Amino acid sequence: MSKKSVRDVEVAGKRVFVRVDFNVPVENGQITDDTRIRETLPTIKFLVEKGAKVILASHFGRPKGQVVEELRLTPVAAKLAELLGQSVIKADVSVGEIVKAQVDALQNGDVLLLENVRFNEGEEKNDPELSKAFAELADLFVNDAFGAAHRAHASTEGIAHFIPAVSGLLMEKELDVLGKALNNPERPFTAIVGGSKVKDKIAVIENLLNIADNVLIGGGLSYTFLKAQGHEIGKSLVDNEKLDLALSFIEKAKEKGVNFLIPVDIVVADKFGADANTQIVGVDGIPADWEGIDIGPKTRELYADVIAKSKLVVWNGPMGVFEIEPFSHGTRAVAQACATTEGYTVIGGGDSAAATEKFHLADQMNHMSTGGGASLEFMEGKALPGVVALNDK
Ligand SMILES: Nc1ncnc2c1ncn2[C@@H]1O[C@H](COP(=O)(O)OP(=O)(O)O)[C@@H](O)[C@H]1O
Ligand SMILES: O=C(OP(=O)(O)O)[C@H](O)COP(=O)(O)O
Repeated sequence: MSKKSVRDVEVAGKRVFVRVDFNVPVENGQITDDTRIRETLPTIKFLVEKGAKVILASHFGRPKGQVVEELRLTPVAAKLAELLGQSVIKADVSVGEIVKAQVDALQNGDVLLLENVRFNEGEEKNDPELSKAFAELADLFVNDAFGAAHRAHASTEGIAHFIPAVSGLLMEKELDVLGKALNNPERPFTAIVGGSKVKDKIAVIENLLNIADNVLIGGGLSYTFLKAQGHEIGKSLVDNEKLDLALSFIEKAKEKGVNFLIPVDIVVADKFGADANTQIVGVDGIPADWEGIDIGPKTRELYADVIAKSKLVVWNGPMGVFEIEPFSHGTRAVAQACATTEGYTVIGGGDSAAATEKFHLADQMNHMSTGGGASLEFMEGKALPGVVALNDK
């Protein structure tokens, strides 16, 4: 059922509690990627222009209910003010009398950023008392934190039980794009799954077999499939508990007529580092004490060809250890193929997005999702609690 959005409600003069995902990467106090902040600007500007009193709330890192000085949102407030082109009032806490007074002082169009909501013990416990305290600050709840929509926390889910609750424009865009991609996909639809989180990704592959025409496997996931087929994989990453499941996916793909591709050649290394010795081998040639670290040139070509012919491509997880240059060619080839295909491309997952940025190809993709875990859970077909709690249209 579709959810009400911020466009469907009256916001002028209202106090609006907007949950955003400002969980951005920071090194030495500097924000190294401000994508998640930039992506919320349409919602914030929409509310400012309509004359709402905007109260922003976000988590930042995992402080586990304690105040952690390095996890204050102060650098985020400065970055937001710069990107928004207007001043942002920064609160030192996220609930209580001081915040109430700050909210009472807001004029229409003002923006207040609350402190990290995870400094409160009740946030991750979805404590109704905390949800109520957040709700008392506002007349309306807007959830724009797609990246945290898979979390049922006080500021993402609990608050929606106390005041009217609608989606923000980023949330709406993410759900629309991912929903269209998965519910009524343009065909051929190619799903590319790589990375190292074998357990997490296996569940996604199962759902993809029901909807995709081509499933391309790469990265650390590949070796569980190769081993399941009886190949020697040396010291490569593997999940020995998922071998039977992996084999059943290959069978299921055959039954369903899904073109399920596993690497046909591999870059192997004798150790994990830029100074490793490497070789390109076939799937039966992995030496016992070497590990698979990237897809090989034949696989790159094969995958690029499938991507070029696709109408829709959803990519989650790098093809190899792209952070180390000699092992980045597979991921680069897939990113390049996604950048040049005429099909619609959706990139989900922090590392695939980071790789795409690194290769300066991000602006050639159709949709870079702001959610890693959230987009995966969505692709698995799971309901996202932060969305379920919003008011239906
Ligand atoms: N063959 C491999 N062996 C070990 N690690 C790999 C391999 N291929 C890719 N990786 C690693 O997987 C990580 C990304 O995995 P993951 O978190 O599952 O992806 P994402 O964040 O895109 O969902 C990267 O750090 C990459 O170096
Ligand atoms: O960065 C996030 O996760 P992601 O890297 O899976 O997208 C989200 O902000 C959620 O954070 P959490 O996994 O600490 O709940």
